[in-house]
Amino acid sequence: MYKVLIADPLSEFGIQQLLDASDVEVVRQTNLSPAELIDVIGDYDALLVRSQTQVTPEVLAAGKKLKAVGRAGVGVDNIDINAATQAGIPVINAPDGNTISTAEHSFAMLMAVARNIPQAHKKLVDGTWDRKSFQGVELNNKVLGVIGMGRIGSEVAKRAKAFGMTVMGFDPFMTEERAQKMGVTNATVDEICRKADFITVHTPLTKETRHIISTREFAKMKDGVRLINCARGGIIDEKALYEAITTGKVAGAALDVFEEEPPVDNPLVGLPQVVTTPHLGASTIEAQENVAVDVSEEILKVLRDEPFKNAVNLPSIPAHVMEKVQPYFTLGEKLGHFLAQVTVGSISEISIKYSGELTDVDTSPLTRTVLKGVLSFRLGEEVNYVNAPILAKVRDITVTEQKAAQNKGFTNLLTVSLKTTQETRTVSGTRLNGYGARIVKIDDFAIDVAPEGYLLYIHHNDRPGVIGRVGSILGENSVNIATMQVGRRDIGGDAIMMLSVDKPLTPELLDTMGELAEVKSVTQIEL
Ligand SMILES: NC(=O)c1ccc[n+]([C@@H]2O[C@H](COP(=O)([O-])OP(=O)(O)OC[C@H]3O[C@@H](n4cnc5c(N)ncnc54)[C@H](O)[C@@H]3O)[C@@H](O)[C@H]2O)c1
Ligand SMILES: O=C(O)CC[C@@H](O)C(=O)O
Repeated sequence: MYKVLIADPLSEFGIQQLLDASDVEVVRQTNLSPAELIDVIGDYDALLVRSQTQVTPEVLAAGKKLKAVGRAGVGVDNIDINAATQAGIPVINAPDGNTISTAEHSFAMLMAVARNIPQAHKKLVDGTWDRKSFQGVELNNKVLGVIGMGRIGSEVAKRAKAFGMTVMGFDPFMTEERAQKMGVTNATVDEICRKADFITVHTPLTKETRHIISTREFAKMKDGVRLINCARGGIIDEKALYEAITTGKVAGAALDVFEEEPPVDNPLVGLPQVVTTPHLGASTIEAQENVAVDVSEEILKVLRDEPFKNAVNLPSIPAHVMEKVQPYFTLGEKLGHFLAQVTVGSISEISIKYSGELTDVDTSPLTRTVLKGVLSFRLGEEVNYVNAPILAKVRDITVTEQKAAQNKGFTNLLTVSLKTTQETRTVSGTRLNGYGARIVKIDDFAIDVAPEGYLLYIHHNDRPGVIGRVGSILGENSVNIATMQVGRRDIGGDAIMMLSVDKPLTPELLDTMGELAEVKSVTQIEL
């Protein structure tokens, strides 16, 4: 039974699949102090948060059983990603679920600052009918500069165009083709500063984006410009913004996010030209349901050891790549795990060769599965898709990938070799339509075995009677043989036997089998 701690309030509807899962116990404990969280986290397999709970290196270190941290939202600034990666804990976010809500909030803020809606509302509520102080500006024919043309920035741009605005966008990943398709001018921050009437930021907060709008940028802007930040506090330099507003350069700003949240003694809060909301971009029923559904679904996958896609500390896998490589995840991991069990000596190199239809896809996710398979044999549950490459690197294990069109008659073939201080062993596997994953070659021996359950790998001399003796000993010891495969190079030469059995053999029985005439070695493998 997996225990999941929900430490911030999440939508009940959104977490329903966790509540319904028969293998999951959900505990909701919100408003825990940092010390209380550290105290309880050791009992949990997964931690789910929104933006309030700080997931520090101390929390992660205390979470000895943690297999995942889930963030119901996009930004993961409240989670120490480095510490999570070092600990091999995937950090799962929900990048798509609140896009529309945040884009709509950004647009609502843009309109509010254009027409002074909150200020006018407040004055009327306070009893004054003031029609002079709140003259606004139209959006029609105005220029909007969007810095960060990702999910939210693009949605804001779309809405601005519907309002008759000209949109200039800056994003290091926006191609000219995409800009044209969206009807947006591809511009630099400098060009946006010089030409825009409104500027909205939609980047993450990084070293590069921190204070991307500061004194120098304000100086270049048109008089009367208005700024919107519904992304992260700190993208716009708050001190410089205050200065630019109070000197009259900037006509107004709309802020949903702040350098310190909640803002303490922040002079921007309360300035008559500034519209503020307390980080409400994603605060809609729909967004909260979406992000909780998305993150719950992914957390379940991590807990159940199924492939997952939204880990921020794993390279993201585009859907079209995922579709091609996902069917091979189990095969890759099993081939790695198989080799780790048959190989003697300490591993110095893991080589992976992709052939056939695997040559034309990004196979790096698959390489992670192979590494996980190899390393988990010795390192156990500490290894996962996130930390497998790091764990190989710190152990000075060289990992090489190769692609070869030649595929020995298989439509797809995955070949893994382990080089150790004592030997190099190789196994190849494929996925056969209708039969799933198969091991088709071990070293030089052609074979056909499903990589699952308990397997006995016997290396022997090809002599009459060996197979019978092996079968008899297993029978006498009540070990049922499910399948048996034999491979050899030449008649009377070196041969292998691969048996799948219904239960594991005791060490004594393995020794007895190893002592049989013509048997060179017996290795028990569990896949
Ligand atoms: N206010 C809220 O409640 C709320 C809700 C959701 C998201 N957010 C925040 O909004 C921001 C955008 O979220 P998103 O889902 O659109 O993310 P996204 O990853 O889809 O888009 C971010 C874009 O910023 C671009 N970018 C990165 N560095 C840049 C730079 N130096 N200059 C220009 N562009 C740069 C990236 O290329 C990317 O396209 C994030 O900071 C996120 O945390 C806030
Ligand atoms: O949980 C929230 O409301 C914050 C959401 C937002 O900042 C995000 O990054 O997804």
